[in-house]
Amino acid sequence: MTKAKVLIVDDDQDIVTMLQDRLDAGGYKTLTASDGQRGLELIEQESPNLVLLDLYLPRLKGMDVLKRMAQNKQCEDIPVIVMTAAGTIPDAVEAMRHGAYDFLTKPLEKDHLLIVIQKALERDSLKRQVAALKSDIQNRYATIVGDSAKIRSIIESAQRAAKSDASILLLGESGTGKELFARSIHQWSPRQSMPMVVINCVALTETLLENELFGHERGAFTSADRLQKGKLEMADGGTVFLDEIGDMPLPLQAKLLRVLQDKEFQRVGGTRSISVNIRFVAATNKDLRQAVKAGQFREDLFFRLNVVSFTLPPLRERSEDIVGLAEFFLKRHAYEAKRPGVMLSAAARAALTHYSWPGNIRELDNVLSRAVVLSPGDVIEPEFLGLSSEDAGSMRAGDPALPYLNLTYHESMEAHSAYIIDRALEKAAGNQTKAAEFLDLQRTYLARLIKQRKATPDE
Ligand SMILES: Nc1ncnc2c1ncn2[C@@H]1O[C@H](COP(=O)(O)OP(=O)(O)OP(=O)(O)O)[C@@H](O)[C@H]1O
Repeated sequence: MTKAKVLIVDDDQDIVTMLQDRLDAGGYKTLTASDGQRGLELIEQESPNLVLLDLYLPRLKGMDVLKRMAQNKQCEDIPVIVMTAAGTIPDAVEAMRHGAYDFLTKPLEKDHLLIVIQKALERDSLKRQVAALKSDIQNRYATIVGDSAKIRSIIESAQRAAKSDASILLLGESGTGKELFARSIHQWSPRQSMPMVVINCVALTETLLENELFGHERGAFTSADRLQKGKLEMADGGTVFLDEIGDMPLPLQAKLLRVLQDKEFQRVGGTRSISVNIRFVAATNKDLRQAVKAGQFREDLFFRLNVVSFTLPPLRERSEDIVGLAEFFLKRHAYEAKRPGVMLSAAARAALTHYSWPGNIRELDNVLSRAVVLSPGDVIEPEFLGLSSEDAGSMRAGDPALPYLNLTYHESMEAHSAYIIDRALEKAAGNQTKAAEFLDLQRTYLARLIKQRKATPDE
């Protein structure tokens, strides 16, 4: 590992020598400056990992060095530890107001010095990691591929709506990009630096969902041996995304309504009201108006959630976007599979464009993911897309027409399971309940399988 570079800025040569000795012995590389002006020059030229800064310096005072650093993007994040005599602690506190990370009082105590430096560097490294992860997530969700007039106009309106705190309801078939839009709305909103919390309303039992939303107090039930905060509390200041809201049980709908109306709730087993500042985005592939009529969804909650709503079109209604999306997924999967040269043949593009995509963009993503794994050559031909319904007849284990023999057991099982689910969804015109019936599965189990497939390429 490269040594961290520490700049010592002090006009007292004895202190500089003592610090240099200690830091060299502690495994650091040192640079030194004996006045503020020179210190600032070295900060700008050498970008040290950390600065030890005396406050009383000739040419430019320590406090001014800090102020100048704060104005320079290149060095505003470099951690600075100021050194001061015991009698001048108010100055050190003032320095921390101007961005110093910590202060040390002279005479410097060796172990303390090294610990403070180590902690400052650790914090700096964590800050960088968080920033890198954040930009990774932002990039992943910043890309909404699509040039069709339909999707462009939804993006524009959603960007406008994102600026307000209005609740947003996202409608559309499964796999049309509702979650992607929910994440983008959070990113476009003034809340983007706060958390976005996702709650899947279908995957859990009513009790577990209640617990997940509201948390519980210690002793709320037998196994509740400590207080646990719920996701609404964790999202305070940010956005809550309620996925599959149409599947939320009625009693919980009433409790959620209260949060939307009063911005407060109680933890399970609690009596104290907890206030939260949350923006809600909800999504469903159900017809909520129909669910209201059928008494399965509260009308008052529907109105609260439906302040602004967007219906994401099925992929078959925006076929001009198919090739662009396919290229986008191909690039991602080719990179992950370390097959950078893979491309689609003209016939494969045509097959993709003519297919009806009952599983929408998620299905397209899965088709490309599978094709990258299965295609023996760099040019993907239509047979590796597994799209036509004739193929369904030949999908028998051991059939030599199937290219599974190149795969491991788990890859084959996954590819086959994805194939079966896609075919069932196709037969059921995208309706998960019907598809589950065809497959003789519980609908919630099928939903989980679909979610798992959705999660895999992202991990
Ligand atoms: N316009 C788009 N550009 C790029 N990727 C997209 C786009 N729309 C959707 N995707 C990707 O397709 C997959 C499915 O999208 P998403 O999970 O947002 O759909 P959904 O409507 O929430 O599905 P479900 O109702 O089943 O939860 C995700 O991997 C998502 O990133």
